[in-house]
Amino acid sequence: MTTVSVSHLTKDYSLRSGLRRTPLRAVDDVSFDLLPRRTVALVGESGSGKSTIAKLLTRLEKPTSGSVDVRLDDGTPVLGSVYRRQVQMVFQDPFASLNPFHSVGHHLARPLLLHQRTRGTAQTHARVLEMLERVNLTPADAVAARRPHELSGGQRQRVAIARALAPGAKVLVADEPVSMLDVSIRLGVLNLLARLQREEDLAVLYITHDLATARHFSDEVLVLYRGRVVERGPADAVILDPHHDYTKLLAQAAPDPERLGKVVATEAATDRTGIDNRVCYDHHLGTWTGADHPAPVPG
Ligand SMILES: Nc1ncnc2c1ncn2[C@@H]1O[C@H](COP(=O)(O)OP(=O)(O)OP(=O)(O)O)[C@@H](O)[C@H]1O
Repeated sequence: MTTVSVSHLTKDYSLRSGLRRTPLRAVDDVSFDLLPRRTVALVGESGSGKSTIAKLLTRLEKPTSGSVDVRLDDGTPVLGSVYRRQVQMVFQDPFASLNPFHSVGHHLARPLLLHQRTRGTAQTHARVLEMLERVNLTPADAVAARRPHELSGGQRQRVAIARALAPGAKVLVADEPVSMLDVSIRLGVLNLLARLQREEDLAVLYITHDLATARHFSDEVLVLYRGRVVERGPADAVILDPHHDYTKLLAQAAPDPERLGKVVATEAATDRTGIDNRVCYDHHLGTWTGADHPAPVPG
């Protein structure tokens, strides 16, 4: 299993205005740990530094100071290509993150081959179908042949999740993974992430504006304000009994957490049966496919 220690992470950018350059501290002395099967939620308003932390974790950016230390159970540091394989990101925009010219199958086969998870066409194709079934995109062979624009937003995000897992991810950085999806399908995608987390022992960083889902899908919440963590603790404590004025403001602006909590709990209970809680009728495939829309009400 894999653990991440983020220690005193700081990132400065330099903003150009005319001939002058103004320094901007986007992330300021942030520390936290990500553990297998645990989720840390990073909440904060736009510009508070959430995505910069995601980029630092996935090595898309280098820190100005501080460190991101990833290790296996026995203390071996995770470096180089193993780091790139194990630390994966799910992006906010499922429309922009998939290449419209390539099939769904290609999107999944590429990381499998690149990270040498499979060998040869037959084994790769079989694994692609298996990955699609795991994210409830069935019939998998028909989905694999499609291009991203032939899928709904929720289905595309499922492909993006499967693609992140394909190389053998152990740490998932989910940057607003459902904020661009229709409200009615968000819980299905979050429940899918929660199930995959249990099955794969994933450590998850869940970046969101949404306090209700942060509460129900995470163990610890970090509240970020202008790059600094201003409040942190167990999810229930931070969101139901906030101490910092900024967290209180965020909580006041959020929809009623008790009401949303009940909705989430119902969805999660259904998910525990092992059958995904949502299905939809796919007119292209001519069949019911998983977990994007509310199940039809009988009668
Ligand atoms: N490459 C960059 N160059 C300069 N400034 C940047 C760069 N990336 C981010 N910033 C600045 O750093 C600050 C933090 O941005 P960041 O994208 O991390 O915030 P965020 O909390 O993720 O916001 P959002 O929720 O809108 O995505 C912002 O002021 C942003 O303008």
